[in-house]
Amino acid sequence: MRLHVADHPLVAHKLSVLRDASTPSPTFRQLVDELVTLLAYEATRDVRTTQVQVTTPVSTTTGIKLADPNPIVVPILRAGLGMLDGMTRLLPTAEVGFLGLQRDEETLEAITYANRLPDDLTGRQCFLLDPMLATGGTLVASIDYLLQRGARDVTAVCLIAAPEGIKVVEEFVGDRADVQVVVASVDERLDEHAYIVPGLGDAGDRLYGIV
Ligand SMILES: O=P(O)(O)OC[C@H]1O[C@H](OP(=O)(O)OP(=O)(O)O)[C@H](O)[C@@H]1O
Ligand SMILES: O=c1cc[nH]c(=O)[nH]1
Ligand SMILES: [Mg+2]
Repeated sequence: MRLHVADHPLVAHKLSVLRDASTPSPTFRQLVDELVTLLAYEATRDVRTTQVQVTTPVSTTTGIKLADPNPIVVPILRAGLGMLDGMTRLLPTAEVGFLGLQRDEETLEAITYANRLPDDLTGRQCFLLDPMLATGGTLVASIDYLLQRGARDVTAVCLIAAPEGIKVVEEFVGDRADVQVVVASVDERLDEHAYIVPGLGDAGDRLYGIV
């Protein structure tokens, strides 16, 4: 598994405002949208392309376009939904699948309540979206759904990750697939309730306000 931490002052600035407990939901949504666009730039560095001939007003030249089949973007509901528009703004021709998982706050097990993915993901580049990688249970389950359908090229775009969760994902992936995790920050640790410290609290609640 490859880990890429986006090292950019604009990312760090926006993330600092996002972390602030006094940042209201509308600003929080806007910042998540802006951050994912910045992270998407890094996350799509290896997106597959093919050559095309382009006729400019002056001459012809060789350009590139996204290779077929186009990538699939999969937000992990709820909180990942806040990252979808920012991602598809950069990848407008991507297809979109959906996974709904909720972490049981007692057992910390990720429970799946929605799964709308193509049956066959062989050869597809897949982008998973979820702002928080805490224990790693949710991301492992989500990567597993993609691998079961034949995907071998998976990039997870997260805002904040805990070192504990990164290790869990790394151990799960091993050498079964090419998995990349792109994050804005790797924080210090998990607290006794498996919340990321310093983190930003519950991303879903801060985006949508419904507990
Ligand atoms: O790494 P983990 O320990 O599995 O935790 C991370 C998950 O927790 C949050 O979702 P949550 O379960 O709160 O659902 P929500 O998006 O509906 O709020 C977050 O968006 C991740 O999906
Ligand atoms: O810190 C955390 C951990 C899990 N889920 C969140 O939304 N935040
Ligand atoms: Mg939540």
